[in-house]
Amino acid sequence: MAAPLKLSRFYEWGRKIVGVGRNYRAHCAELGNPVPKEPVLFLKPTTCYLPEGKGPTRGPPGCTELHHEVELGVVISGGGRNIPEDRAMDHVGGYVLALDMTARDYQAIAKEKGIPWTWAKCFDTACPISEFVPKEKVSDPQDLNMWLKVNGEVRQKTNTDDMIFTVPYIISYISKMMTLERGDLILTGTPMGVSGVQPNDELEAEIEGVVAMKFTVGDTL
Ligand SMILES: CC(=O)CC(=O)C(=O)O
Ligand SMILES: [Mg+2]
Repeated sequence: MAAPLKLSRFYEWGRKIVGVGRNYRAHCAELGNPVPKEPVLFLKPTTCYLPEGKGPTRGPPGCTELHHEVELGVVISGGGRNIPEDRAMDHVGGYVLALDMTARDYQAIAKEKGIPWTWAKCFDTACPISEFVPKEKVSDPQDLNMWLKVNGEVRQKTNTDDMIFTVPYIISYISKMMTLERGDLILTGTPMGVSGVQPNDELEAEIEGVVAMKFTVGDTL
């Protein structure tokens, strides 16, 4: 009989990655975007996954502006549709520290043309992730200190209390239109400080007291 699928290896299951954009007040301010009234959602394919230790993150062909976006990732343990906000945390199995790597040059073109962000967000290696953190190790996902350094210099630093939409609100909101499944990952948005990286840069990130990870940047795909 096949071994049961371990939630800690959710990234091998082929479930979806749902990204939330513009979910930090300070990040909206830095990009000059209005604070959204509802979560801004997009999808990344699971071919984006890059577990720590499996090589460098790389931009899509021709990318000249690859940006880091450090984010709290929420791993779904129990699926559902129309999940009420006050039951949403029952559907969380754990967390990862994640990077929503973004080709900002391609995103700017997509925004200008009014077309989807696919080329900007969905390239192979666009979702580096840390080891899985079981839910019990995080007492409050809205009170985590999180940072990212590039070559030792702090670029992003926040507390997750700056999120506009909380983890339970996001789960409930997504599940109104899309069935959430065990093994799905939700990227909850990036704080202020996104910036460009170059081949051979070293990225280091941490949720203080919870989990840390390191990646390097490679050449474009
Ligand atoms: C503008 C973006 O790339 C939105 C996004 O992913 C975010 O985290 O904010
Ligand atoms: Mg993002």
